[in-house]
Amino acid sequence: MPPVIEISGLRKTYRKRSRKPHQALDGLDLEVAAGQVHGFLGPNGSGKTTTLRALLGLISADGGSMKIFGEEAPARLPHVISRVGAVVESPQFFKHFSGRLTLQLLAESAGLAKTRADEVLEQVGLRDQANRKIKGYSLGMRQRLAVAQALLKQPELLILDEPANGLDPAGIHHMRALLQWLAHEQGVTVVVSSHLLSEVQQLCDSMTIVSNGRRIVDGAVDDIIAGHSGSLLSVKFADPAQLTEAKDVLTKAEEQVSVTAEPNRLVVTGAPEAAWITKTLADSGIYLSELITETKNLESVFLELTGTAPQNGQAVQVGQPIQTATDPDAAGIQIPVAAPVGADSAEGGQQ
Ligand SMILES: Nc1ncnc2c1ncn2[C@@H]1O[C@H](COP(=O)(O)OP(=O)(O)OP(=O)(O)O)[C@@H](O)[C@H]1O
Repeated sequence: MPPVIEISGLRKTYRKRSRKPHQALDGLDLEVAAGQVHGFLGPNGSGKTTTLRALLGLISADGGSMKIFGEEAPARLPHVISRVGAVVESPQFFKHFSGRLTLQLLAESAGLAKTRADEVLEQVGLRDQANRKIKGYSLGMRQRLAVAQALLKQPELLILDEPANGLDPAGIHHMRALLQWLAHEQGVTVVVSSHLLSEVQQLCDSMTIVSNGRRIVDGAVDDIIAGHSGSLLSVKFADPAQLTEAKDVLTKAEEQVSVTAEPNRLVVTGAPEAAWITKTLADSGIYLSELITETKNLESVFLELTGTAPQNGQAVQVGQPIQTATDPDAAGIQIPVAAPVGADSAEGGQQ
């Protein structure tokens, strides 16, 4: 089955008379397969909303190609838009109408049965608030109403920009269950952009991570995390004075290995295996006191891949140019691993 969304080489530069042109998308690629929840992740200002707006014909792109259900966008959008539900920009509702009346009017204007309004209100958990005026809705309730609006026409593709925005923990749980049910039981393809990495890890089947208007990585969530795990080893010594010598030994022994010295440990990436470290150091008469493989979560993988982990205590600034691990221009540049990692003694801890 062809991908539901295919974006290739998308470019967009915002131009304003008073300001320098700003390149928001720099050849971005995105592919989303049918029937799954796909996460669209990236740091602030990395181009997620711009991509979704361009895909939906809300802004024009400068270059690249986009397809939805195999149809060129934006040229063929009128032929497929009835199959797409989206919440990309905060929808404006008439505040003096109730949620139910709003959805009933929208259903009617789209030629749908009025009863659809109650079905979607139930689905997003707003049944008991349906008769309240929208001006009394909280941010999370408005977010649910927006999703309800997107669900009215039973879309085959649902695109949501930050769906968890404003939701309380129960609301996030509810939204996750709803989106997974739509994808896995109803065959709807769901695309969500989000900053909540733990949420994406729980919610999504696959994801695309973007940075500076370009795709950095895509694939199944589990594969991406697994593909970037396991090679990070924390090495400690009874005498911290040995750190410098041990770092030298490891760096010289194997070109691929990257070693970062922290005050009380070495962080090693790219080692062939944990036992290699033990042996290499022992061969030089250095004995370690602790060797731990640290598994990464999505947050640490994200920070590493997008280069947005704070380094030396300094926050990376929004829009600051970074060179990513997969940047072809960044050959030889190691992204320092300063990401929070969940320590886990997968290799057995002390050796
Ligand atoms: N209308 C606009 N005019 C000028 N620049 C814009 C406009 N909209 C977005 N940008 C810029 O384009 C870049 C990408 O913005 P975009 O909103 O697509 O990022 P994002 O990944 O959705 O960010 P966030 O996660 O913060 O919502 C940012 O640098 C932003 O400042």
